[in-house]
Amino acid sequence: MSATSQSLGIMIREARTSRGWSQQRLADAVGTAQSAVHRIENGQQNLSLNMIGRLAEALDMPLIQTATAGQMNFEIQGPTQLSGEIEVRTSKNAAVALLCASMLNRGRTVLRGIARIEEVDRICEVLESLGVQMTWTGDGGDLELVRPETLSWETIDQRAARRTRSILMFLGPLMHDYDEFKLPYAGGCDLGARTVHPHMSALRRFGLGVEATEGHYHATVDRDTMTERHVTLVERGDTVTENALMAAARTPGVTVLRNASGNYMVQDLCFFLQRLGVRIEGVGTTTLRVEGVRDIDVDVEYHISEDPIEAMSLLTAGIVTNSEITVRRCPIEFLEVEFAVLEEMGQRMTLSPEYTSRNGRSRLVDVTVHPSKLVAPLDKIHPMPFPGLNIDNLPFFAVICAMAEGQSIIYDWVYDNRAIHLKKLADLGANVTLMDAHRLMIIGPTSWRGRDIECPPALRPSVCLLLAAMAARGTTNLTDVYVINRGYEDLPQRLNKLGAKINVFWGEKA
Ligand SMILES: CC(=O)N[C@H]1[C@@H](OP(=O)(O)OP(=O)(O)OC[C@H]2O[C@@H](n3ccc(=O)[nH]c3=O)[C@H](O)[C@@H]2O)O[C@H](CO)[C@@H](O)[C@@H]1O
Ligand SMILES: C=C(OP(=O)(O)O)C(=O)O
Repeated sequence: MSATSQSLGIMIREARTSRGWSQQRLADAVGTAQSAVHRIENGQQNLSLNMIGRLAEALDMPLIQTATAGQMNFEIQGPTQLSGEIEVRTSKNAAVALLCASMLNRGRTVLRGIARIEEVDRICEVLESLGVQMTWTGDGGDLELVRPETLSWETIDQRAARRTRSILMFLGPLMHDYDEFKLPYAGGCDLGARTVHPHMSALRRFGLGVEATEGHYHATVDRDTMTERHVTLVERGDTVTENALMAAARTPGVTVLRNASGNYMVQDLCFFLQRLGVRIEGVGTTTLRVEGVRDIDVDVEYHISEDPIEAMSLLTAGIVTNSEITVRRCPIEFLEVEFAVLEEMGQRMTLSPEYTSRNGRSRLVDVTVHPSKLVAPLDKIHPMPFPGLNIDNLPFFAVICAMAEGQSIIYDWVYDNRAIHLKKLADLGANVTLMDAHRLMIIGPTSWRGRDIECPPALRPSVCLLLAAMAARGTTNLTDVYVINRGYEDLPQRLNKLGAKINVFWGEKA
């Protein structure tokens, strides 16, 4: 128990009791469990920065509010050598899909182990604005959701909705309740134009028409009574597959989805829907056969699976700092191509025997990376839909290639703007050339050096900068890290436990 958490605990207890609040009331206000508040007040709980901010706001504690005002930034001292073990947490992308899917269920949904990240907070704000009741339990890691009889889309939290692309996944669930509704345009990372057309094209087959005007999607539903429908997705996208699954889940009859994504978040959604009584065949493949049911009213608990993208990020932390670390609970099915490429580059890794995730389905391993002498891969590295190298893991290969002897080519055919953001690795000393909007040439090895950088408006490239900064000589101030907190929970604190030196500070936007 540290002196800081003890003093903070005392301040929080005093602020709470002076307001005449019970521990439960404070827990409800900040989205955690009463037992967690009890431990916080006794200095027995490590507090995330996000939680400190929420406590300060709920209790109106000006000193702490001032200290945590403005944008969050990281000061990173390097170079660091890491050691020890770290666990992979559950994924952002499955969390947002399952939060949306909870609207399909009239019973009580409990999502276990849900990541406490900004993106989850935004979707929760939107759900709450529609009238969904939410209770955090299990020390704040489990979320119970109960939807109202009628979801009130008219009162939607516009600001929260516009900060995430996942708002698109409200279309599939809401179409079962309304013949007409409106949603704000989707937001998210700036990775270039991200089309919504595949969503519209798929949902049209369920009778949903969407017109995009004045910053909103106007949706109208014209249900049919077909007993079987075949839907071929025009793109093998993750969220479009999820939207079509949520449309099919409560459309009576059989839907056959072709060109579906078999990616990790889609699999998690399928497992969840199966627990709700929806029969789905072909999970993990490109053809899904769904038997929809008109109403779902089931009390269900589901444990979200581990995030393969966080696993790759943590492994990259070990590789870029030339350290030996063990990353526990890596979902191996979604990392196999990544590991094959790493092996070809000379990365030494040890894998434990497989064990099963808490969702009872995904296969996990513990992976130890050992300091290695890397060489550039012979061919370009490019992503592919599952079971290829994951597009969200591609940016980490830019950092890894910068550690390797020779010339590597990273080919991001998927996003128009993500490779451009990785050019910022040059600020930290990497020899990176943007050949065109989709291709990067990297010549290594790199002698990283610290520098002040503002996060680009893209999650994975920003995390790449953080990881490279840990290997860099000197100090890096990485500013405006909201984009990192969108997808990672307490990353500085967790990396510091391995020996990193990352200090969090707040400041005004420039
Ligand atoms: C909340 C969530 O789950 N987000 C993930 C999801 O976003 P999401 O499913 O929203 O991804 P998009 O639909 O934006 O697709 C990403 C890009 O890939 C292109 N594309 C996709 C499939 C295809 O067959 N052909 C094609 O060209 C799209 O046009 C787009 O430019 O999938 C992306 C791609 O795995 C991931 O980066 C995101 O982290
Ligand atoms: C691009 C990503 O997410 P989103 O679809 O939420 O923008 C990501 O997770 O890297």
